[in-house]
Amino acid sequence: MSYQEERFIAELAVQRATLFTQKVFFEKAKGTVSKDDKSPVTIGDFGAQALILQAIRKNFPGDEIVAEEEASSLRENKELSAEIWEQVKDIKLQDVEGDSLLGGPIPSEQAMLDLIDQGKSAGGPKGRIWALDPIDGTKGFLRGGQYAVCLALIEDGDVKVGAIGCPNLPVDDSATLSVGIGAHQAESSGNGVLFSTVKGTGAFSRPLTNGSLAASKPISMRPVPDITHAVFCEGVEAAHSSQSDNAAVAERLGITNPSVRLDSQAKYCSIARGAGDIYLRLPVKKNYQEKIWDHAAGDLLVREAGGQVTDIYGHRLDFSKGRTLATNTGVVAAPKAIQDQVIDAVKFVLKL
Ligand SMILES: Nc1ncnc2c1ncn2[C@@H]1O[C@H](COP(=O)(O)OS(=O)(=O)O)[C@@H](OP(=O)(O)O)[C@H]1O
Ligand SMILES: [Mg+2]
Ligand SMILES: [Mg+2]
Ligand SMILES: [Mg+2]
Repeated sequence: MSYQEERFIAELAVQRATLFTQKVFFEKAKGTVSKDDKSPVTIGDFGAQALILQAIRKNFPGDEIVAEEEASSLRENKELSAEIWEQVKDIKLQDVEGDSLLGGPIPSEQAMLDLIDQGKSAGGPKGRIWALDPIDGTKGFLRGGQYAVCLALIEDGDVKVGAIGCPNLPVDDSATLSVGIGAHQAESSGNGVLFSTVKGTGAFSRPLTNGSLAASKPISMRPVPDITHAVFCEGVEAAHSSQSDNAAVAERLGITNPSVRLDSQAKYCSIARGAGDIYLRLPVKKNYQEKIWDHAAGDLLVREAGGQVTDIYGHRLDFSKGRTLATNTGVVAAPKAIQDQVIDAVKFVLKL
């Protein structure tokens, strides 16, 4: 199976959702509410989920969907629901054909809420399951840093297709290294990249547009002849990965370059395009289970760009265990040729 239709719909749906998240970013009120686990969710997350689930339901009605958000809190918070609808109802690609392929526009506020609730699949080892993170790095989104709209198709536990939209990443591959956090990012021109991949065909990027898809180009990880010159990417939030352990691993490898801190799967995208080499996500809490929507698309993108993605023990990420990576701890991604060396350093630092 070539998955070309799945890839095209995923790319187009992610591109349309980024039009929405960018619009919300420039609104003063982003409707931020705190979820049960105290993490934030915004108008941007809910609306992007509705738009993408509409596209999946229209094109692949028999598939299952595992998505991060759900609408129960919105059904009680009528004001927020109305605000989201106000922003969602006019979103369309400047390309009538593309937009109707995605099933747009969403017909009503009720239909929007029902779409948001279509992502409750338990996941698992069998069948076709889409994994959606409508905004990955919501905290980055709120502070004007990096965030990503991430969609992947998993079939029988194996990631087959990935599409990641990064509205605040520079189009220029080499410029990524200089992007940190900062509200100016979202406003600078020359930003907005759509990454995509199908298993066995390589990794690609193209500029995000507001209409049909731009031309794509292949991307790959850069060779690392001397590991001491490698650059590693890590998260911004100290609660999500252990920056002190990450630093100890870098030191063990003789790396002196400062880390590049980015929110979201923009980290996977950056190393896949050769702007950075190693992604370390060393656990802060032993019992935290990573969510499949936080990793599925990035895992395939990096592997198709010439990398390897494992947990801290060197085991491949297992997307067949349900909504979480229940059998994995942490993430280590690097070019294939140096992955073992990085894992050895991780095991040394974490005393595994
Ligand atoms: N304790 C803990 N450990 C690891 N990961 C956690 C934890 N808590 C939350 N999350 C998930 O982190 C997702 C954001 O990851 P990032 O890589 O953007 O984190 S960072 O802000 O850059 O540090 C974030 O995704 P979004 O909610 O989509 O933003 C969460 O799913
Ligand atoms: Mg979240
Ligand atoms: Mg996420
Ligand atoms: Mg999210």
